[in-house]
Amino acid sequence: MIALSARGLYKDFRGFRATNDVSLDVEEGEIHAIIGPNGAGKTTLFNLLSGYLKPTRGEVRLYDELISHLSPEEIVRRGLSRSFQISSVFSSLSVLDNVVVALQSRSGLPAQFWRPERVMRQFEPRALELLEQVHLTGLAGRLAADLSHGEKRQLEIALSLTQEPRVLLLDEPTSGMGSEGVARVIRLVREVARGRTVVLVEHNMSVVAELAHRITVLQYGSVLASGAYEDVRRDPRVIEAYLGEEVA
Ligand SMILES: Nc1ncnc2c1ncn2[C@@H]1O[C@H](COP(=O)(O)OP(=O)(O)OP(=O)(O)O)[C@@H](O)[C@H]1O
Repeated sequence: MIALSARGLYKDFRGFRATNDVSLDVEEGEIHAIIGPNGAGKTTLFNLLSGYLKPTRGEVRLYDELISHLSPEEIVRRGLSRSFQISSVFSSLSVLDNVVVALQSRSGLPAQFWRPERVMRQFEPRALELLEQVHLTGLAGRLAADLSHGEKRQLEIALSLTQEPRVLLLDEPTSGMGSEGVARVIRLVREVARGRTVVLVEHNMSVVAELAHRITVLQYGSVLASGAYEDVRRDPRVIEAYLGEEVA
């Protein structure tokens, strides 16, 4: 079953074509990596898939339902959630309260920080479950500002999971991390991918090699190659354009 698909996507910015006839199928349950050199159009494609940009032409479907005309919030409600390269964490709140606030805003109750404690506390058990999933239980009481970079990424994944997504988009989940953090995120992505479809933009090729079932390589806004990691990494056009000796 195809969880997420794009057909003939184009995005033009004042005459500059950042996305050029991109078609893509992501199967349910797979981890799909989108890679490509700087400026290849990865972020633009992510924005198109998650509704933050509207395509100039083409369409995006989530489980066969057309979503490319919907707002990001409506797309989230249909089961596609996305983490950002730029942190969406509230630094002045504790780790636990970040997740509580995210659960509260998903519940449809208006986001009010002066909401009575007892209303907020009803979200705590679920928040603690999510923190356990991302291995942050021990840091629940810590101020988010005091988390390490890697821990913040773990918290961001927990925030995305509050939406109970069927499809999760992760924007460079290992960016700026040391090898220990990278190994932790690889494990975590594998765990959250159980029973879920994951699409990630990732620069670190060893992360892609470890995680991705299939990859799509972008170049100048177009799909250069797409398929199983093992096949794509041997594609001479891909080696020439991007991968080089790193994985060849
Ligand atoms: N809002 C915009 N207006 C004009 N040009 C844009 C806009 N957004 C992106 N671009 C251009 O589109 C191209 C693709 O950018 P994009 O950020 O999608 O690439 P990327 O593959 O994510 O790059 P990186 O790996 O550096 O993050 C770039 O040339 C960029 O300058």
